[in-house]
Amino acid sequence: MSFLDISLEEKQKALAELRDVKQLFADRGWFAGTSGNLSIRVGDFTPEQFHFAITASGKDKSMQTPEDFLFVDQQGKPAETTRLKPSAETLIHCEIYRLTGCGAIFHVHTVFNNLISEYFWDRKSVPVDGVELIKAFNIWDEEAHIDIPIVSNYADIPRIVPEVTSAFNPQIPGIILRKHGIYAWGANAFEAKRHLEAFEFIFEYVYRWELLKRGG
Ligand SMILES: CSCCC(=O)C(=O)COP(=O)(O)O
Ligand SMILES: [Zn+2]
Repeated sequence: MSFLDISLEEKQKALAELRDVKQLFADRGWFAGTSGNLSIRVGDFTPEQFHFAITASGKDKSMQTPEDFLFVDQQGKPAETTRLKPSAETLIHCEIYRLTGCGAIFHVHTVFNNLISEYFWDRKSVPVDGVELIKAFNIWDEEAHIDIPIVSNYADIPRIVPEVTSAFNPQIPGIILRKHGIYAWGANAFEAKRHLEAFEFIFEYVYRWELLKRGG
């Protein structure tokens, strides 16, 4: 499906959803210093061809302007004529869509996701035991154990892509970049938001539990 075949209505719906999520996360302080990026996929999906709307690079994401988003293709190239630059991390979105066929991907930098990524860097994953919010990932086992993958944070984004490919676990809808932030995804914006919120809750819980175990 070419970008032109995707209805205007679907494109506008994606942009409206991105605007709402961006405002909500901004109000939570989740876009410190222009960090973070958000995307929603539109149109049909094959791993070889897809399109998505993504935040423009370097913007103050706590502000709403007419130039906050643009549409790109599966290679991260603008799908329309625009002077906007897609997020510097667009290739990570491309790879997550390619691997999952998901509908939305949200990336935020928080103090807890940064701290926890460094604390567990040696094991390349954050272990989580029996926290109720694991159910937000549709994992319903009692006292479930999960490992949330952590990958390197290279300055050269294309170098991160194969790490995402290797670390990807279809059961866990998120990947942490070391001392950088979390990428969470879902079938749609509602699910990606639920997953992101669950990850952030879990990171704070694990961080505080580690402190408590040390008598802190
Ligand atoms: C200022 S934070 C460094 C870049 C980053 O990690 C990020 O999430 C925002 O980059 P973008 O190009 O999407 O604005
Ligand atoms: Zn980032």
